[in-house]
Amino acid sequence: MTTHIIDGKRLADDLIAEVGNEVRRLAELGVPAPGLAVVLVGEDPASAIYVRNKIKRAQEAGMTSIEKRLPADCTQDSLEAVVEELNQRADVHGILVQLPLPKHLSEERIIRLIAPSKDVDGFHPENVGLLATGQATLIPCTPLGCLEMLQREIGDLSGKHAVIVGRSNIVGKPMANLLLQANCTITVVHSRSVNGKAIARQADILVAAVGVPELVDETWVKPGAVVIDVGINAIEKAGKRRLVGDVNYAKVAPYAKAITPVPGGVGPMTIACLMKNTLVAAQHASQSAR
Ligand SMILES: Nc1nc2c(c(=O)[nH]1)N[C@@H](CN(C=O)c1ccc(C(=O)N[C@@H](CCC(=O)O)C(=O)O)cc1)CN2
Ligand SMILES: [Mg+2]
Repeated sequence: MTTHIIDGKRLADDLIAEVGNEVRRLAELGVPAPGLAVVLVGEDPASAIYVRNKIKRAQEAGMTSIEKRLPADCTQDSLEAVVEELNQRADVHGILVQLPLPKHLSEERIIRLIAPSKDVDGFHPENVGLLATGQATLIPCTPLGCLEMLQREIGDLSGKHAVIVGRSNIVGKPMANLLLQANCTITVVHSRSVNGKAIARQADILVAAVGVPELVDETWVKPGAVVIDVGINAIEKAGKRRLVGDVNYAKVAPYAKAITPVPGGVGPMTIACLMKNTLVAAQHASQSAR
């Protein structure tokens, strides 16, 4: 079987170019550039890289961007004040607070505070509810990127059995809702599932999002399945740091019809979908201002 390696980096570049074209078209009609605000608390090196990439990609798409940094020991009140200020700003259409936050801060309260119309991560309970009822506009970026890749790879997803390994609020749950809307049959496998591996082996589409390095090997995969690897895990092998997914790529790739690599798969699409959501939020704001 020849396996198609899904090139998330190239797809992300294409999507950002499409968003950029739309931003320019709107500018010609007098619509202000979409503005993205990214809030980073603390010094986590990985988070700092993701934030830098988000700002860079926003600029590439012709958007304006604001970065707000707070120290790791900031108070809940000071972080909430920053979000409240961004909620009020007319030039900010999208707000995201980079996760995870330091332990002493409540992610839940911060997410609830972001205006739902500016919640470009799609994490606010209002947006979660809209997604669950098929009315969403701002959809969590990682599952949205996965859906985009699956639709390009397979076309119509109707009737496919999708198994999602992992039930996080950021990926597993919204992924299940999105694929349900695409008319898939959904099974979510998690740490308490009985014989998750046998269930996964029935999947036409297998999405791995558990955060366990290389958990999924070839014994989890039906030959010919499309495998989407959401995991990004830093491990040490032979004294060297490297990134691996939740899928053992070398073992699974020979059996898959198509597979996303790590790095260069889902990650870049997450950031591209953030740009798409920021454009959507700005378009909505300009429509409601008319
Ligand atoms: N507020 C949010 N916080 C977090 C999210 C999110 O969507 N919103 N997701 C992750 C982190 N994340 C984006 O924020 C993210 C992670 C990784 C990548 C990525 O492109 N990774 C590269 C590899 C990068 C490397 O070399 O270290 C890849 O997969 O090719 C993009 C976005 C948690 N927090
Ligand atoms: Mg906390």
